[in-house]
Amino acid sequence: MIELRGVGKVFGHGGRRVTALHDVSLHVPQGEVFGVLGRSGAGKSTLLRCANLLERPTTGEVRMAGQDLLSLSPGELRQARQGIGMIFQHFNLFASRTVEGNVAYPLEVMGLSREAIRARVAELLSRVGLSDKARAYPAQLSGGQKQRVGIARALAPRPRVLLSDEATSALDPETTRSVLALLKDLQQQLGLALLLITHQLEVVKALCGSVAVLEGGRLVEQGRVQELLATPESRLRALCFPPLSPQEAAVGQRVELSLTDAHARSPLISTLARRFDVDVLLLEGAVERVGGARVGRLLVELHGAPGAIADARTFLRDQGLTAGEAAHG
Ligand SMILES: Nc1ncnc2c1ncn2[C@@H]1O[C@H](COP(=O)(O)OP(=O)(O)OP(=O)(O)O)[C@@H](O)[C@H]1O
Repeated sequence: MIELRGVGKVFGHGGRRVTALHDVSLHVPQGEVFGVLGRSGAGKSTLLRCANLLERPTTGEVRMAGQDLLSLSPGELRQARQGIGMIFQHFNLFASRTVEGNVAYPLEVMGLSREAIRARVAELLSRVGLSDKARAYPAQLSGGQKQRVGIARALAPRPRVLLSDEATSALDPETTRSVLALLKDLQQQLGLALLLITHQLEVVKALCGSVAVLEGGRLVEQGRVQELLATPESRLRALCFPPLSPQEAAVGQRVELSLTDAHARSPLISTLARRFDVDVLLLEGAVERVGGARVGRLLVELHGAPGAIADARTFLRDQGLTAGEAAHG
């Protein structure tokens, strides 16, 4: 479990102060993947560095398993840090060490026996699918393979919490998908609390149960991914389905539909056609599957008698489908 309570971070002195984080609070229970989504400069790296105390927050508390990390002595903090694994965007591998040497490193620091290290490294490389690369050096690996080594190394000390700093930002889309699938499997098998920061919406959709949106150092929205995507006015939904182009609307005919899973499961178009005697033209939009549920945004045009169109629009509004209607009315 990792918890941030009212964390703030100010860099610099006097007139050259930058407030990178304002009053950030979040909670990641064991077994949960929590994403922090933000643009460049939003404060993501600072947040992650504050979470493992590479950077000391100016205000607030950082708790792991109920323990306030800021109150620990340097020795106690070193001990506590063994419970926190880190995965980096640029992998941060030792170029002069082999794959197995990289994964072994944190175990050597912990003072484990050679035998114990050998067994643990072999187990980890098998978990991440790199047993055949044990003797290779990082320069001989692809980006995806390097990140798998990074993940194996982060897991070596059996952490309860994993922090991921843009783990897939340097990878191509297909490799990103395979690394995300690996992270998801490992997180589920090991029951880790995973806090990841990313600017990639894809990562949130593929992996996260909960998400917070970071803007200008503040968490401006947070909640369950499914619930936020089902909320028409949420920021996450707006990021996922950017507003559709209004085009030259025939007045009153064009309607933007915000679909939740329940809507996507109902025979919406045929219901409109049968019940209201209108034809429905699909103009633009998308329906996506996120964590087993469907969500979407569609721009449609209704054709038929004015009264029928009005009735169909009332029906759509009553079903909670037309949050974006005003923009195209
Ligand atoms: N050591 C520092 N000293 C002064 N200002 C800093 C320091 N580190 C970060 N900042 C400032 O804090 C703000 C947030 O930076 P941060 O690196 O956390 O953002 P980010 O969301 O991770 O961005 P990116 O995705 O581009 O890495 C920025 O305005 C940055 O200039």
